[in-house]
Amino acid sequence: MNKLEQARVKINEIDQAMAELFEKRMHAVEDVISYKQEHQMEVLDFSREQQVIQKNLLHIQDEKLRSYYEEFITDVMKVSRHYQHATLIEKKIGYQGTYGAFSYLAARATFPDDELIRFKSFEDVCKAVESKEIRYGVIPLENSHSGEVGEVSDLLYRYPLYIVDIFDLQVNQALLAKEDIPIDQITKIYSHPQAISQCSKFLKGRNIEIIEFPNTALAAEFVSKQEDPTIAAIASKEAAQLFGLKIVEDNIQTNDDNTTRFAIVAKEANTQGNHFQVIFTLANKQGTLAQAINSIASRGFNMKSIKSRSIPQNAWSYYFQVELEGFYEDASTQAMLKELGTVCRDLKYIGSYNK
Ligand SMILES: O=C(O)C(=O)C[C@]1(C(=O)O)C=C[C@@H](O)C=C1
Repeated sequence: MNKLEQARVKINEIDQAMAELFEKRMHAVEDVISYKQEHQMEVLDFSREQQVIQKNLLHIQDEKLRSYYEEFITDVMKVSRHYQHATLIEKKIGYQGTYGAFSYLAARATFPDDELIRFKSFEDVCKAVESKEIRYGVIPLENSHSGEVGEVSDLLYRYPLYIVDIFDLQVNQALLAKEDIPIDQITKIYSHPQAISQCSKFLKGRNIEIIEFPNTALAAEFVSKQEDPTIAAIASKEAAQLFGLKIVEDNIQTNDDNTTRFAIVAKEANTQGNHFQVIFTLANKQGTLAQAINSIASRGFNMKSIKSRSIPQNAWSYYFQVELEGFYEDASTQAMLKELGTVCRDLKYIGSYNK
């Protein structure tokens, strides 16, 4: 063995030992992450990093290596911070609205152990996913009664995000009050206008004052903070638990099939699942939509839905959002999309999921 080979054998041994130590160090860092998350502490702790550097420099005996060691241990902690940030993002899920509202319930049901972060608007949720501030966003796609959430479709058109799963939340309304009193003793009911209209049959003929509130969870929270036991809120029964209220009457909605479908959106595409969606735009010429639909139908794809909406900031132009039955990665799907692409002006894949 020449000198180079001998040195490399030594380096190999040291690297192996360092790899084992690196793994051990990162596993210790995992405990730091969960502690910091629990106590809402920042990842960067500058004074701790200074301590680590100074304390370990004392172990360096070769004077000329001190500055290199400082650089090395600084980098180790930088990697540790990257790992901490990435792990924290993994556990961050965004939703729009209020704690306890239906979006919150959908996010909690899909990610029972993760940190839920509230955003003011659907767009803020999408921005946070795009900038990797959070891992997933949970946003409503459509409701079985009131139809699509147009703003969310527009965001899927505009943002480079993908639907990676869907979740159907059954919207059940309950009458909640501080005490389990008979309904005829209730004097006022607070709730969102949509929830009130969903319970019109239950409310009909009752001599109760109805007061509109920005959303059902806020109404439940408001009732929980008042002294009056005769006031009630219409909200989910889960809100009763979250705000310490009693369920006076459950399932008071007129229709039992009121479901909101939520999309779980991510920055990385998921291509697995028996359904997928695309968005396309067409040249404003005779027959282009028929051609597009024909490229889908002639290849035997079942179109589950097609929605047309005007393109944001582009007057009198429209995009089409289509849900198709099939597997995105199948050769037959790729061939169909290739043909569709030749007919469309733009064609964008927006995700797959199982249904
Ligand atoms: O001790 C901490 O607080 C850590 O987060 C660990 C660690 C490290 O890897 O040593 C990483 C980031 C901090 O800035 C300080 C130190």
